[in-house]
Order: sequence, then structure tokens, then C-alpha cells
Amino acid sequence: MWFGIVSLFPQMFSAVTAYGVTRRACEKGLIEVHTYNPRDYTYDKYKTVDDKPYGGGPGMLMKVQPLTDAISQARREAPVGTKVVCMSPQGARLDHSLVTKFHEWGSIILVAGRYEGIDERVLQKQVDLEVSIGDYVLSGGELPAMCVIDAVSRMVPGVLGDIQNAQEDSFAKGLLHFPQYTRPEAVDGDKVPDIVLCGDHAKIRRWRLQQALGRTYERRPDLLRSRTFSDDELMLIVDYLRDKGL
Ligand SMILES: NC(=O)c1ccc(NCc2ccccc2)nc1
Repeated sequence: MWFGIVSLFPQMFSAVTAYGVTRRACEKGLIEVHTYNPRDYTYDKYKTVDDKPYGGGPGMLMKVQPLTDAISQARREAPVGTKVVCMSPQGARLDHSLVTKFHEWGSIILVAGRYEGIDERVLQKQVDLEVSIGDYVLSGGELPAMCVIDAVSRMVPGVLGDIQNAQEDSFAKGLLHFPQYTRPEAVDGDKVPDIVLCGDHAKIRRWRLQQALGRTYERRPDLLRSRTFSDDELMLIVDYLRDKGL
């Protein structure tokens, strides 16, 4: 997976290139992260990268020419046809299906804006899609861009070990994750549920499915709206709710 990042703070991306699973993915060449800093495309003495908004109002916008030139350079180095995505509160909500789509693209250019944002004409002419990680405003698009890099990288074969793949992220199945436990068996008198300790893997698998279904029903019923259930799954949910006195 090829990532091109347009950002005024490229060093922030060491958070994904220098740590953990995504670091190993970079080292193994499974993902590439290339950064393009608009400041490198300024020609004035002060390397100006921000500009005042027409019509007044607080704050500044990304200056058009350095941003456009940085995006153009990313396009030149990206695989032909690579799409440009801008991280912004005005964007489509990032979810598992969008992450899957980005992975299928094979390459992506992520624009991480700063200040109050980006000139609308740059968005209209240079950006294929705006994407948001949630309904809140951040100081820049870098952290949202790193969320995209991490989530998409986890879909690249070889990035996650077989163990983690076997666990397959719950959102891939459209359900919340079941509760998990590790040593000790009792924490302040709170015991691990007997079912988890019983060693019967069929029963444990069933209990985990029931927990995933029940918790999703309780906490995120919106995730279940488009899901079809087997009779067995419906029974599991009914039992779950009965056990919880709901
Ligand atoms: N919720 C998000 O995904 C998000 C993305 C970026 C951001 N701030 C930078 C910015 C602001 C306005 C326009 C373009 C970029 N804040 C939140």
C-alpha cells in the first residue's frame, strides 16, 4: 500500500512509521509512506504557507500555491490514477467499508490541512473525497490521516500476524468485540466468567458470538440495522438480554 501525505508537520508521521505493527510493515516494504510538505514549495523569504480568508473571519487558511504544488508533486510520484483524500470535519465518516475501499485502491494521497482549512477551489479541483474520523474539530488533519494509515495498513496481507488475522477485527464482521480476560482469574474479587475457563472451545466460541451480538444490540444497534440474523443468532440475543434482565 502506497501512502502520499501532504502535511506541514511530516515528522508527526513517525508515530506510525516508527512504532509497532505499522513500523514493521514499513520495514518489510508492505507499506510506503511518502510525505510532501507545502513549506518546501514556498518561494518567499518567510516561506509563507497560510493566507487570510476573503470575507474576513478568524484564523487563516492553507495558502493555495504551496498546497497545490505539494499535491502535484505527490501525484507525480504516486501510482497513476491515485486518488486524493482530504481529512476534514466536512467529510464522509470513516468506517470499515471506507477503509476497505482505500485498501482496494492500493495507493492514496492524504491531505492533512492546518489552520482553519483549505480553499474551496483546491477541494473542488484537487481533492476526490473529504473524509472525517468523527464530529469534532482538531488542530490539523495529521492525526486523522494517521488513523487512515493505521486502519488501511492492517488490511494489507502480511501486516498482521496470522494470530491477529484469525481474530479478524470485529468491525470486519459488523459487530462489537466480545469481552476479553487475562490473568489473574480474579481481580478485586471479580472472577473471569466460568465459560471462558471451561476449555470447551465450541462453547467459548458460542459465548463470544452471543456477547458480540448482545453488546452490539445494546451499545450500537445502528450497526445491526442492515444485518440479517440466523434464528440461532436471534436466540443468542434473546438469551443475552434475558440474562441481563433487559
Ligand atoms: N474530524 C476530522 O476528521 C478532522 C479533520 C481535520 C481537522 N482539522 C484540520 C482541518 C479543518 C478544516 C478543514 C480541513 C482540515 N479536524 C477534524
